[in-house]
Amino acid sequence: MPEHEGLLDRFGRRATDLRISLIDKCNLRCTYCMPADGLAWLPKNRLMSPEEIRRLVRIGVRELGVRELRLTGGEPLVRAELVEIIAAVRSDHPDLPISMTTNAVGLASRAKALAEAGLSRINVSLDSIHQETFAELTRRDFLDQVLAGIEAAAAAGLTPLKLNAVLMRGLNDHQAPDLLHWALEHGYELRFIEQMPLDADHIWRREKLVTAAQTRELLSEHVELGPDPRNRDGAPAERFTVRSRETGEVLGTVGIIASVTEPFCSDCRRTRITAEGKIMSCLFSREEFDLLSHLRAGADDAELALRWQEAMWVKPKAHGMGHVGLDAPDFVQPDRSMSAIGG
Ligand SMILES: Nc1nc2c(ncn2[C@@H]2O[C@H](COP(=O)(O)OP(=O)(O)OP(=O)(O)O)[C@@H](O)[C@H]2O)c(=O)[nH]1
Ligand SMILES: C[S@@+](CC[C@H](N)C(=O)[O-])C[C@H]1O[C@@H](n2cnc3c(N)ncnc32)[C@H](O)[C@@H]1O
Ligand code: SF4
Ligand code: SF4
Repeated sequence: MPEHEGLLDRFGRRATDLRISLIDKCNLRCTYCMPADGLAWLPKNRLMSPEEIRRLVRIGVRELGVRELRLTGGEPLVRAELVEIIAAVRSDHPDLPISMTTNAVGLASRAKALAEAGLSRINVSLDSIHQETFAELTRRDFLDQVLAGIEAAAAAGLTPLKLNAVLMRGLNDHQAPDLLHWALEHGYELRFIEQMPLDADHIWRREKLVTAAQTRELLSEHVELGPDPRNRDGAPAERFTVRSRETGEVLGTVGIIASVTEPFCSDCRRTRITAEGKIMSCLFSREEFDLLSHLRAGADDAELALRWQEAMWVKPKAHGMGHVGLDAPDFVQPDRSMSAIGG
């Protein structure tokens, strides 16, 4: 039995932020994540059931110091029992922040039910508000549905509502100021994300990356970015205050998630469970610990907690290795795409 409490690792980091993938399937095919065709889905009997998810969250919160839950995927809205899962977790943990990261396809008709079941807030992936660019990046023509979903989520109180945009050179990078103005006008918190090597096609190239520094430059041609006074507190996004260049008026904030060029691994507080119940201590871990098979074999809560602790103890220092560097010669891209890990 590890002698420490909670989900501690060898480098002194403690994971308190649990990210659970509800399903590996998705109804979009973003170029930086999934292939155009193919990618076999997990059969239903290999997905964690609502009761299994509920039990693991209970162990995380009650035994291991988990303080926040994020539901992700694949696309969590594709999981038929989504409302049931949220309601079950909420009934066990009335005060737990439960958020969801989603592409918002089909959200318009479900936002209210999700909020009523106990979801606290959502983050929506939105790379462009231009129909053609959106369709090119996601390989699906669903922009209208996504915008309707965002509006419904805000109306249902799933706030603060954050937007995630991955910038791709020559595709949507020139639209970054446009997207920012749109987000500010609507009161959403936009974050620009550096693309990581997690795409199924393995086409990521460091030279093509739109870096955080380049994003700041792009935005600074239109607005003034200043430091945000709030404590970052381990969050991946560095926040900036956005002011009008003409009047100096504060328009809102923008975040930049610089996973490649300004990594935040030394302050990482994440523990992940994939849709088929494997613990991934790091997004880029090559070792996966199969918690679900122990659960299905009859392990009790204490044993499952111990396995989880063991998996987290050996969490790599950064980027799945002993050092940071998604462009380092010894970095090995995981076999799984972001959709199959649970982003
Ligand atoms: N390096 C790294 N990047 C991550 C990790 N998890 C998510 N990301 C990136 O951060 C982006 C935003 O993730 P979200 O799921 O919206 O969550 P978040 O920004 O951590 O959470 P909040 O700000 O609390 O809402 C994702 O699109 C990924 O590109 C991680 O564990 N490591
Ligand atoms: C894998 S998705 C899962 C949830 C949902 N389908 C969505 O898109 O929000 C979670 C997040 O990962 C991000 N993502 C996917 N592939 C990425 C990559 N190669 N680099 C950086 N972020 C990536 C997406 O932009 C999204 O914000
Ligand atoms: S980023 Fe999200 S929406 Fe896009 S393909 Fe991956 S899982 Fe689907
Ligand atoms: S790459 Fe790994 S260690 Fe770094 S922030 Fe992401 S999950 Fe944490």
